[in-house]
Amino acid sequence: MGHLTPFFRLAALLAGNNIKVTFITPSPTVSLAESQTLFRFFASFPEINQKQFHLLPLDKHPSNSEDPFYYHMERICQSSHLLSSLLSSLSPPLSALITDMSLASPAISITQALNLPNYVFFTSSAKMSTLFMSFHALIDSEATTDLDEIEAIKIPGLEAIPRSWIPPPLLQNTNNLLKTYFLENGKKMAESSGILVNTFESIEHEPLRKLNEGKVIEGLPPVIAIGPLAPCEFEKIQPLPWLDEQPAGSVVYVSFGSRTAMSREQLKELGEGLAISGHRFLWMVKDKKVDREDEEDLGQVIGSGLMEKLKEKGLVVKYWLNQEAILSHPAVGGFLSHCGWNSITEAIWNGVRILAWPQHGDQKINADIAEKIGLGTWEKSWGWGEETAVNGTDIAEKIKEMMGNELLRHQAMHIREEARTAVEIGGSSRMGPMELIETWKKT
Ligand SMILES: O=c1ccn([C@@H]2O[C@H](COP(=O)(O)OP(=O)(O)O[C@H]3O[C@H](CO)[C@@H](O)[C@H](O)[C@H]3O)[C@@H](O)[C@H]2O)c(=O)[nH]1
Repeated sequence: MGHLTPFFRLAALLAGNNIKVTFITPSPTVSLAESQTLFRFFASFPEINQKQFHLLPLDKHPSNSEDPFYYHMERICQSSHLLSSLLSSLSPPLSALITDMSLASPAISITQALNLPNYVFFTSSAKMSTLFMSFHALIDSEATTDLDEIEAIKIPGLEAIPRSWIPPPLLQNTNNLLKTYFLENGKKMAESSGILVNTFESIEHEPLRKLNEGKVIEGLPPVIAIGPLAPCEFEKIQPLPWLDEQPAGSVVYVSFGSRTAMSREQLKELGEGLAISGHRFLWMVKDKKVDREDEEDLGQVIGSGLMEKLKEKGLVVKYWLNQEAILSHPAVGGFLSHCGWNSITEAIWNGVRILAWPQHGDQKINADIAEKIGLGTWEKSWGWGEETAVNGTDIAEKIKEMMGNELLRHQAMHIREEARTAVEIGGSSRMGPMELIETWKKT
């Protein structure tokens, strides 16, 4: 969902500007959230053409990853040669393809053969994209023989990224799926026609500037800020009777995105923390990475005693809620978040302050941005999810600090205004997409 959501928002933006959009979705999907959201998306945008990309089966579990989302990514990459005939069969013929960054390498090779412009959409921060696009050079350099020795990664012109913020699989000396994809796709980005990023100038001025000055990697195509992409109307629909009864700004929303499941031990500590904090809260519990496998009820997952305690001040759910409907609700005053990039841009869009608790991947780099721009606080000693179990009392303390921090609340509202200005007519994130649209219309 972290990739699908920004893609359908971009598709909606293009369709709204009289571009004929075909949206290619891999079939089958991994999660129920994906298939249900796609259904609602196509129902809301009948003018957008849906094409299913039927994936080939994989004989056996071929990678060293147990993660169903990585397994799926592998299946998509191994089926990617079939994209060529799918793209050629579309009518009217395509003017351009926009590809997810995790498919940059195979997709760019295909579109080069078809002589078709290929733009890559990077769904995380511009800062993360600097690591993505320069990591292969670091690995190739003769100076880097042992990744255990790396203390920080220095990207030209930018502040160094400390070792502890780098996704741990990238620092393993042995190969793994994330590292292989990171290297292959990151390297291929330079051959794309342009790189679109769901960010905006006032929060990521420096990485955007360095990327476009050729300081990070020479010979990159234009890197175009297009965010924050506005949520679609169908995302705002969600009956929230409990939330409607809470005072303005009083509720802490707790969610770790669409693919992060915490250990049972950590879930219990988090529950205790919420209870001790004394604040109202809306907690979206995830017990399994993939929602289809999330079968046990809340009593089994966090215990009926704790559930009873939590009912006093909060609402705990274990099903998909439209995050946009929650973050835009006046009762929500803070967000305990894993810092998936969409969660950050959605918090910005709605002016909601953040308590950052990065779990994996790009999330520490994103948490740093949230902290630096004054949107949130980040307790770095909590480490990655699963690294150490953070205890409930500490969680409660940090929630109280965030909810009591008026400066953060004001800053979040200020960043919200900047974000909305960026995507208005004449705004810094409006010009790039409009120029592209004009180019495509001419061809
Ligand atoms: O109950 C839920 C949970 C999530 N969401 C939405 O799902 C998306 C989740 O995206 P994100 O916040 O970015 O988190 P992940 O699902 O974890 O996203 C993956 O993709 C992101 C973009 O590349 C990365 O930044 C993350 O680290 C990676 O885990 C957002 O649009 C949320 O609004 C809901 O609507 N309801």
